[in-house]
Parts: sequence; structure tokens; C-alpha cells
Amino acid sequence: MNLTIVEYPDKRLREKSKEVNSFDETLHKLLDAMYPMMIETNGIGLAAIQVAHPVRVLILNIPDEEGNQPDENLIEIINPVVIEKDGETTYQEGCLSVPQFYEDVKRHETIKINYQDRHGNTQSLEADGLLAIAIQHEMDHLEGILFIDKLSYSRRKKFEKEYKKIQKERKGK
Ligand SMILES: CC(=O)Oc1ccc(/C=C/C(=O)NCCc2ccccc2)cc1OC(C)=O
Ligand SMILES: [Co+2]
Repeated sequence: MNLTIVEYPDKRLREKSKEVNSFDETLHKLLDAMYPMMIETNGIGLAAIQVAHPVRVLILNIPDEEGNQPDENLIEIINPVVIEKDGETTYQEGCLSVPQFYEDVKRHETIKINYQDRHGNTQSLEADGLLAIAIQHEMDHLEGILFIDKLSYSRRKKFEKEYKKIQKERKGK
């Protein structure tokens, strides 16, 4: 399965992702293709919609203290549901679908979710720190929401200006 990252302002990123009902070979092939793609592009989180599959699937691999992303840190999250969220934290986020742009985004500090793993078994996860931020960022993707949508008006204007320049440079290359 050959995947490419869909980049802003592509309208496909705005679709609402659909629930996964069959935990079959097709789903496993998607998960197995998303993971190397995320690692190769220096990502720590990736939602299926970012590779043009509007299904409620996301993967995360949060780097450890040395900045490595061992395979055992991979978490495959399907049909996530927020059970609890608390506190507030700000972090400079980036997104593989909005390359070379980073901005501070406010999120909940801790989050508890239920989800299904690749076999359809229900799991629950309580997270804080970067994992909590990543879960919220990726779950927004499932609703067609990007981190740039959460910027203040002035910072969004700054983004639009900057991003046009970035896109010109990248196309120019
Ligand atoms: C040039 C470029 O596009 O830079 C990047 C931007 C974003 C990313 C990855 C962003 C990412 O994984 N975001 C997941 C959501 C998230 C954001 C903030 C904190 C937790 C989770 C990787 C980039 O590639 C390189 C080479 O750094
Ligand atoms: Co993203």
C-alpha cells in the first residue's frame, strides 16, 4: 500500500473520519503502511486521514529521553473516545500535513480515552505530557480539525502569509 502525506490546504484533510467496523487484513495493511511512513517523515503521530484514508485510525510513537522511537513505543488507536480531560498546557506543535510550520497550541494536560486495538479489543489509556498532546492533536484530525484552526486571528494571518512563502519555496525546488 503506497501512501503519501496529504498537505494543507487539501480539502481531504477536512473530511470527518468514519468508524472502523472490521478489524481485518485491510486495516492491518493500512496500519503497517502508516508506521514506516510516519517514522521516515520524522513524525510522532499520524492520523489515517493524513494519508487519504478517512477512517478513525491514528498511530503514535512518542520519542523517549534519547529522542529514539523504539517500536515498542508504537500505539495503534482505533475509534478513540475521550472519557476524561483535565488541566491546560501549551506546546509548540507541528504536523506532517502542515510542513515547516510550528505554533503554540493550548490543550488539556491530561486525557483518558477508550479505544480499540488492531484486533478490535477495547483498551483504555490515561496520558499526560507529550502523549496527551499528541492524542488530542491526532483526534482533532478525525474531526477534520488542524492545529492551525486553533490559532488566534492574528497568528492565523501570520501563518497564512508564512505558509504561502513555504509552499512557493517547496514547489520551486
Ligand atoms: C520540515 C517539516 O515538515 O518538519 C516537520 C514538521 C512536523 C513533523 C511532525 C509532526 C508530528 O508528528 N506531529 C504529531 C502531532 C503532535 C504535535 C505536537 C506534539 C505532539 C504531537 C515532522 C517534521 O519533519 C521534520 C524533518 O522535522
Ligand atoms: Co497533525
